[in-house]
Amino acid sequence: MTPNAALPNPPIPIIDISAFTSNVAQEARQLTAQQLAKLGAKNGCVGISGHGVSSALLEEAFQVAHKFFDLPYEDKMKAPHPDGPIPHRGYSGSGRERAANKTALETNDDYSNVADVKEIYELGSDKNTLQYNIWLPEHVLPGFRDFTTKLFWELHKTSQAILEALIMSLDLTTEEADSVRSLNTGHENQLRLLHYPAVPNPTNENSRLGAHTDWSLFTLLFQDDHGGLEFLDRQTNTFIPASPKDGVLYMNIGDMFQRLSNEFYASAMHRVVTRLGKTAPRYSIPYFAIPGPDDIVRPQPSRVAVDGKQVYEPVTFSEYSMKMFETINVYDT
Ligand SMILES: O=C(O)CCC(=O)C(=O)O
Ligand SMILES: [Fe+2]
Repeated sequence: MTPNAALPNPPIPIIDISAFTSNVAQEARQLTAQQLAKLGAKNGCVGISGHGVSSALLEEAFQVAHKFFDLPYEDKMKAPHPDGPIPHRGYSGSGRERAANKTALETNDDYSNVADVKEIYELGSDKNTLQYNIWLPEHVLPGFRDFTTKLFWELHKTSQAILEALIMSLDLTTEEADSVRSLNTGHENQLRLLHYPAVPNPTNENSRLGAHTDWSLFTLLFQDDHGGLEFLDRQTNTFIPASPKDGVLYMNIGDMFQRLSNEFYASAMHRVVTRLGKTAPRYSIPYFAIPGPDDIVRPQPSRVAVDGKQVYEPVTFSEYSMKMFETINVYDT
């Protein structure tokens, strides 16, 4: 893509959402929600502090991810991601996904055709029978299932707080707010452990994960301190780094929330790169808030009234994802 060099690159804004993770007066929440709309809508991404996920839990999460990916390949393959798109659970090795195939249809990003070099373990709610979990036998990594399940439900709480802030920022009616809330039951959500192996000889910029948008309502992203995650600034048409910062998670809007907000929030284009000289492995932990397969995601009427036009037709998450599988032949949120 052609960068617009005349415009300066603003850093990714950081918003303290403690008003939504603690009991405070409504006015404090309103201020936070207004900030979120003002700073987060255009690019669909913000850093979030005051999110309430303890540093001890996150430290343990990264330790557990290291332990999992350090297992011999044959052990990891005791919980293999199946070949098809459903269930989107279990372990996949490097080069299996090409997130940027999707982007290739939307932009001419340089990384469009690069296979992603990463390994992934994905899990969700044990109550989800369609997207059922694929666990390792307990003796292979004792405690893994219990810990990741606990982490999954902790992050659901965080996603509920963030969704409240998003709902308030859109100024929805009570009925609309309830319908949007009902899209985040937690049982459809997905937790990913991601490991990007060291790159032996990075030449200049190497892709670790091609530019893409997520299909989710929104995504929470925790990362170690190696960096490389970047979001597209739509005004300057350049990618800006989402630098690791203590106590900060990055939240990006996904395609589903872009649709229901009638494009008030943009689905954030993002990628992971490695820079010259940075060869270290990288670990990250995304958590995707996802509607149920038959939930109808529609632009909220009060937004449509403000905008004077409805940008999208209603769609179910399964219709949307099936269309994506057919066009781009990848399975990714
Ligand atoms: O690893 C990261 O920082 C980003 C991961 C991501 O964008 C994804 O899994 O969709
Ligand atoms: Fe993503």
